[in-house]
Parts: sequence; structure tokens; C-alpha cells
Amino acid sequence: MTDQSRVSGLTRAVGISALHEGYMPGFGNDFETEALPGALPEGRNSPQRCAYGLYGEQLSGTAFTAPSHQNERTWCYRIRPSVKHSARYEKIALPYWQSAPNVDPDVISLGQYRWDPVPHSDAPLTWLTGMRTMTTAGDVHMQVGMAAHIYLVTQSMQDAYFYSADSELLVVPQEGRLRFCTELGVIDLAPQEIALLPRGLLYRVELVEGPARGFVCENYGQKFTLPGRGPIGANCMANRRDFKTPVAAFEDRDAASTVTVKWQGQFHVTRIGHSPLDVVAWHGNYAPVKYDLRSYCPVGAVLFDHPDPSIFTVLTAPSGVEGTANIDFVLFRERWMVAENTFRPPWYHKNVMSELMGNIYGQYDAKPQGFVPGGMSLHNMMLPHGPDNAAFEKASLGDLAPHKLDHTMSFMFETRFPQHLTRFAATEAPLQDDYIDCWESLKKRFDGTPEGNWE
Ligand SMILES: O=C(O)Cc1cc(O)ccc1O
Ligand SMILES: [Fe+2]
Repeated sequence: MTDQSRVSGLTRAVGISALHEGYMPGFGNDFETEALPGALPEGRNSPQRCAYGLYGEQLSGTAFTAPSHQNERTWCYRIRPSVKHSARYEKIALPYWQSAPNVDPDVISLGQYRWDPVPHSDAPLTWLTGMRTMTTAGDVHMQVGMAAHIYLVTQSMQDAYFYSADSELLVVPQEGRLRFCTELGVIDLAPQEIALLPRGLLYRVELVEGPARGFVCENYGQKFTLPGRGPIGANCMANRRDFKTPVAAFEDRDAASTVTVKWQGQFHVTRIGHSPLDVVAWHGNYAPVKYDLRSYCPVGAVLFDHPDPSIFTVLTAPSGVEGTANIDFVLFRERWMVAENTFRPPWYHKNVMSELMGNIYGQYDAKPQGFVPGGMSLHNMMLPHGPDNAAFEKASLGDLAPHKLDHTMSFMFETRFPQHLTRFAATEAPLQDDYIDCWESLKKRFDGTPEGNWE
């Protein structure tokens, strides 16, 4: 790998093939990449002296002794070891970025909630100051649970870097374009794509096209992975080859800079004199990744009935309980509806898991009105929900010819833990006070006859 180019101030390898435009394909692969020829040691991790005078450093994403099929770590060869990017820390306040447990006694989380998109303002907001926590679940101190955030970004982070020791971040853009300049390479991200930023990975976020808005699932627990497909077999849903990890990229830049660390729900800042994005080469399987949601291949009912939405799981973050996720990331995208003699939209239900949904674009079949792009809804643990009256009537009385659900992309962060609204979600965000009225006009159709009353 000898071809380097300058991208966004970072020296970046072109990668194994120009086809991948600076990304390497695969999910959970053991990758190797170097931005300077010969920077990666051959055959060992810790040579006596690394090429170019680099320092070798391991980033451990799992316990040393995690089972080998789950063990994740990356070896970095960098200009300075990370300990040089870390001086004395001061605490800073980022009051809109909250962590679990965050139970506000004045806020009622029991309910069905829906929000309009959190609007942009004139305020200059970065990835850190523009993060707005909507719900939290579990306990960050125990590494269980999650938080759901909205981000509003109008400004790049300048000479400012960040990592979360608390969590892995799943980023779901809805508007605008961001560039994540990470220790391990550059990820460009636009709506209909997602990115996973592993716990401990240091990065800076640039605004490429703004303003930018999107959703973040902050996963305190075990990493997201691909769900087992069971009898579906080896293909469909999210395919491994469609995930993309950036090639190595580094900065050799002296400038007064800050590094902010999220640790145990609190934010700490340290000041350094250079860019910490100085990894020239790396190899390993603990790395950021992006994925285009348009490559998700949905599998569904081809004759009758409506399967559980787990059929649309893109990624799952396991909890200690088998089959009961800390978080499932579920995608409702364009697809054909063909089921015969079937109520095709989501059924009415109560769920032991709690369901937070976001709309990326278009119209969601269970809620033709009110659940708009950029908006969110929460159907908390064991709280009944289902299609609104308009969706129910249309699906019950409509023609059941094959029909394409087009122009639609919504998602769900589904967690085994109840979600608590933040004060921001309950009082500042545009909560729709009348959301529950969408079920108000559901009529009693029972009239003692087998047909029921469909007047
Ligand atoms: O509540 C929702 O809209 C999400 C959902 C979708 C679906 O197809 C079946 C069940 C379910 O919870
Ligand atoms: Fe649901």
C-alpha cells in the first residue's frame, strides 16, 4: 500500500482498492491498513523498535480473556502513545447530555410519547454541545442499558477531540452530512447511513453540510453485532460485506487542542499541544464502521400474517439474557406488502421491551400522520400501542393487492430496560401533547354479529 492522498488534513491511505474509496469491506473482520508504506510491523505486534519511530499501542474493546469469537482489540502504531494525549483532567458540564440513571422525580415516563423534530436554532452547536438526551435506560456505571439522543450540529469541532469511555455510539443521521475524523480513519456520514463508533475511540466531528440533525443510540453494554439469522440462513438482512471500515489516516499537527472524555456519565477535559489523531497504521478487529441502510435486505411475510419486528433487526447488542437484547436496532424500510387476508400494519400490543422510534424519512405505515421525519416516539415497557385509527381503517377495509410501501425509513431502538424521559424531553423538546388522541377515534366494532360493525 504505497499510495497516499491528503483528505481533510489527514494523510490517508487509498486502501486495498480504489473501489472502496478509503473503506475496507466487512463486519468484524481482522483488518490491516497503513497510511505510510511499511508502518505496520510484519509478523508481530511489538517489535523492539517500530518503523518511523512510531509507538505501538493496543486498544482493547473486550476483556483480554473474552471468548475468542467475541474478543476485539486493535494494535495502533502512532506518533505518540495515547498517554501523551491525556494530561490532568478538569470536569466540565454538558447539561444536555445525560446518562442513566437519570430519573427526574418531576417527569412521568409512563405513557406513550411522540415528539416533532427538535428544531435547529441559531446557536453554534458542535457534536458535544449539540447532543440532546431524550431517554436513558439501565445504568452507565454497571455497563448496562442505553441512552437515546438527538444531535443538532451547526459547527465543526476545531482542535477539539472526544471519546466516550462509557459507551459505543450508533449514529443515525437524518439531515446534513458529518465527517468523523477518528484515530483509525475517516468516516463520511449522510442520511440513510449509520455509523458505529466503538467505546474508547477518539475522534473529531466536522460539519460537511449543515445544519445536521440525527439520532444517537448510546450503548453502555456489550457491543452491537449482527443478529443470528436462524433458518433464514447465510444471506439477507444486513450482509457483512456491506459494512465499511475506514483505512488508516493520521495528522501530524501541532496546535493547542482539547480532549474531552465522557466517563461514568461525566465530562472531563484535558489540554494538549497536538492532534491526537496520529495513528499511522493499525491492525485488528476493534474499529469504527459505517453501513448504508439502503443495502439492508428485508425478509418478511410472503403469504399471510405479520411477523415480529425482530425480522428487521440490523444490529443487536446482547445483554446477559439470551435472546433479550440490551438494544436491538430495527429498520422499517421500503418493502412489498403481499400478505393475504392479513391485517398488514403492526398489530396492537404491549411489550416487555421498550420501543423508541425515529423517522429518517417518509411515512410510517402505523402512523400516517404525526410521526414525521426527524420526529421520535416512545412506547415504554408494557405500554399498549399500535396503529392509529386512520391506519387501522385503511388496513382493515382496503384492497389486499400487492402494495409497495415506498418512501419510508423509520427505525427502532428496542431495549429490555424501561426508558426514562429526560427533563429536556419532557419540557423543552417539542412533545406532542395530543399524541394519545390518535387512538381516541378507534370505534367499538363488536355488535354481537360474527361480521362486526364496519359502518
Ligand atoms: O410499534 C411499532 O410500530 C413497532 C412495531 C412494528 C411491527 O411491525 C410490529 C411490532 C412493533 O412493535
Ligand atoms: Fe411496537
